[in-house]
Amino acid sequence: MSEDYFSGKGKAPMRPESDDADSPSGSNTPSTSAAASASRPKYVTVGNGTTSEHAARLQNMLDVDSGYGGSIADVDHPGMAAAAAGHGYGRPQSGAIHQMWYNSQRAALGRSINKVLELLQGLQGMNAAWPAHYPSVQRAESSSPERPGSRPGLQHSSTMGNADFHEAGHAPPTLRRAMTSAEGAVAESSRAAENRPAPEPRLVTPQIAHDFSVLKLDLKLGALSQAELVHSLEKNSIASLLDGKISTSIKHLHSLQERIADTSSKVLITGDLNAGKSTFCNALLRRKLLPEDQQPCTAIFCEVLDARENSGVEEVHAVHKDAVYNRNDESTYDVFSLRELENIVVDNETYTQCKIYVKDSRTIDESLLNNGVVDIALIDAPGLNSDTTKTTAIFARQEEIDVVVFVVSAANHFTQSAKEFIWAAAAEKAYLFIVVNGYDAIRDKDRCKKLILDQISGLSPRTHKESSELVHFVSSNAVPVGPSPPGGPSGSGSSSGGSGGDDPGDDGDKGKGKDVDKIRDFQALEQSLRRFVLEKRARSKLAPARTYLLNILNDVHTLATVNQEVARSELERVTQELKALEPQLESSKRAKTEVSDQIDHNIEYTCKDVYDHTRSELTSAINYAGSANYDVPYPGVLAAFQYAEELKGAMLSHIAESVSKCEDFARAKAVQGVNTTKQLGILHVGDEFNNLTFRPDVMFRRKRDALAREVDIPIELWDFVDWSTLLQRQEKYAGTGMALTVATAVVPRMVGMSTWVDQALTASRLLGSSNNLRHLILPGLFVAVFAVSAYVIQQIPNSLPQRLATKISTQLAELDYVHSNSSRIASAVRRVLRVPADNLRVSLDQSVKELGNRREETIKVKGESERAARYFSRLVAESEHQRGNVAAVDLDAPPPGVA
Ligand SMILES: Nc1nc2c(ncn2[C@@H]2O[C@H](COP(=O)(O)OP(=O)(O)OP(=O)(O)O)[C@@H](O)[C@H]2O)c(=O)[nH]1
Repeated sequence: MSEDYFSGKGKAPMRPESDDADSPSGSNTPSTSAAASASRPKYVTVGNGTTSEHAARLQNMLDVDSGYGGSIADVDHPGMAAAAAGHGYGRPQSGAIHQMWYNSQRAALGRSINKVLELLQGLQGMNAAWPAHYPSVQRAESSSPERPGSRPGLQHSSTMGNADFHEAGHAPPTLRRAMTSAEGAVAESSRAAENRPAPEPRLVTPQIAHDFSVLKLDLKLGALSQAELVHSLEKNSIASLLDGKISTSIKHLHSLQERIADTSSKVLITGDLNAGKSTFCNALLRRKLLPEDQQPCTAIFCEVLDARENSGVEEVHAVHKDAVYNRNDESTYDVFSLRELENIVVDNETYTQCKIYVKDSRTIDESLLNNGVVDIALIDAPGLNSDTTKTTAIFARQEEIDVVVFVVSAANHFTQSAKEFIWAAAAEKAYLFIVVNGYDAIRDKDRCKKLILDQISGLSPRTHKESSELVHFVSSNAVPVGPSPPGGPSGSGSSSGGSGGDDPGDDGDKGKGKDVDKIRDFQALEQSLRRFVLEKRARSKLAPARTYLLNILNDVHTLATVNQEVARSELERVTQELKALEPQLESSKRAKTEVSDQIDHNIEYTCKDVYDHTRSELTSAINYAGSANYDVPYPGVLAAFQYAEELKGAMLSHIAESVSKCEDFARAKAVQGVNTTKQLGILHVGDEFNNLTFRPDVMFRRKRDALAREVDIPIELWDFVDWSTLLQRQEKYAGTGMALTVATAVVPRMVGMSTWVDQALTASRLLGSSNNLRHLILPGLFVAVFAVSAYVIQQIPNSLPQRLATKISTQLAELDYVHSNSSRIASAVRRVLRVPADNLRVSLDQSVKELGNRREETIKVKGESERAARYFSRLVAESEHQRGNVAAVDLDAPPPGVA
């Protein structure tokens, strides 16, 4: 490497502080010494296309600074400021200042990432316990009509300047949480149900939908709009969608963490076939490392790294196809020496990429790889053709590629492949660094420059805007390079092209002068590239993290603000609900006891009434069965049995009729009792008791009832004899001369048949008093029996009803007819009354239970709402604070003390 070529570079002598102070910052014209001005090009800031304060600063740095080599340890801002001010540290090197500035910004963002991770993890936990409300508002038109009992509208206020919930000229919409309240089959009176706020359609305002960037729910189902979908989703679905979004965000923050922690920067050098990419790379390294050839030769991606990253050993690691390179895992690559590089790079199908570790002989001031600030890797890509364009474009899109350097041949301009690549890359990288190589071979340089710049303006307008910094017309082969590795690509040891190839008019001293120009142009390119890589590294590495943090914090803040309000409003609502619920529960419990007592009393009273009534009715019916007139004609002694049967039938029917009447009475009582219970039900439980239907006509219709009513008592011969009357009469005349009585009385009196006993006694007295008549005893007795029989038969119509009534009464008493029917009828009434009573009791019980559950649930919701309100108000404050911290990381601002 010839010193001549670098006479204007290298470490600048330390200059007194006053030099710096004299430099007007903010001026469009860099303050430089005349010599420096002569040897260096004017720089403009990449970003606005005009010379600016920043450009002046850069120019100043280049003038007073030796480059990027820094030995100052990483310190915080105050130290940096002190260093910059020269207090005790001497004049700081701007590269080091940039590095310190970068590190402090990186540390600030790193802290914010950690904090945001914490916030998101907390939010995820809270979202699981208290499904977060996804910001939504009621439709303006549906929130305007006042509804008594409806929840008051919430004012959404954003301290972050988000006018999310305020639309000019509109009242703030009412916010409601999606289905957070405990709803469901709660027992509540119809009035309570009326008081419940009816669900209203709600919308995510376009403003909120727009403001949400990271946590925006990606809902694309059918024809429903995002807002409609959010409202159609159940709260837990929204919560789980949100949970998924938070998880994705956490993952992304981890990758950002890794990215900002990565101190390496990768520069991808790509371009058309044979554009001179390898030559350009070698020129940057000042070493003939990569094979250069007239014909396309680079077939794989060659990443050139500082040998320090490989324990200072220079070698090539050819990475196996489909393997993920790991320097510590030799199974992922094959090791070659540098001189074998050409074999690997040219026409190789075994590998797709290789890592080339080289010692950079240049000083840290000059070297791109070993710049003392950041580990830069150069990647020489295969030339673009229809096969490789896509692969290289994908490669260029990778996050780790910080800078894309596009090498275009000055002679060939942009080919179709080149255009396609630039279009694809432009979508990812706003700026491209364009090297127009082989400029020495162009005769009409101005025309070439114009044509190429015109093409760039169409391909990458932003690059064109910054063309003085980003587009360089150079001749890479004019840069003297060091010797190639032994056995490696041929190199002159001084220059790959030496005099710049076939530059027309290149001869003698004139030619040397032109070479110097070419080298100077290349050095200008190098400086721009260093700036682009090193200074813009903050942007390329930190800007995505900063932007993402701002976005996620914005989302979290919006989410927290909305949920804080929802939680507060819910807390207020459940507190009110609880206030109303407590007395409701108490009265429900009271009502349950009172109603239960009342229905018990009703049942007992009604049943007793029915029993007593039945008992008295049946007793009297049975007792008076014998004395009633049944209109049964006595057909004579010959049909006495038939008469008895009819009479008995009439008596039993009369009794059965009484039973039926008692059943009717019981029916009426049952209806009355059921109605009483129904009224109580309607009063205490609700409309469901209106539907209670009771069919009294179905009562006592069972066969059992019929059997209980009917009894059959057989008629016997003795039923015709009234023994009691007979015996009374017999006793009355005992001890009298029977035979005589019989004798005197038999014939004459027998006809009259006054009383058969009289006659018989008269006959017996006669027999007894006269021996003569003693032989008449037997006929007398016969007569007496006959007389008795005649008497009995004569008395049938008179005595039979009584006899039968007595018999029936006795038999029914034996059957316990009165009691069994009374208790049967009363039991039937009890059964009937129990049905609605039990229903009512169950309903009241259920009502108490449900009110109790609702109270429990409300207490739970209250606790959750309290926690949520506390949590979200903390989150509002923390997200705002963090957002302030991130916003304060100004990646565009110059380091303190440099401006
Ligand atoms: N005149 C002139 N020739 C150059 C310049 N740069 C490179 N070349 C020549 O162009 C040819 C191709 O150069 P390489 O560096 O191999 O090109 P490449 O783009 O790496 O080729 P592939 O990677 O194979 O596509 C070589 O013969 C170089 O000597 C230059 O600036 N001027």
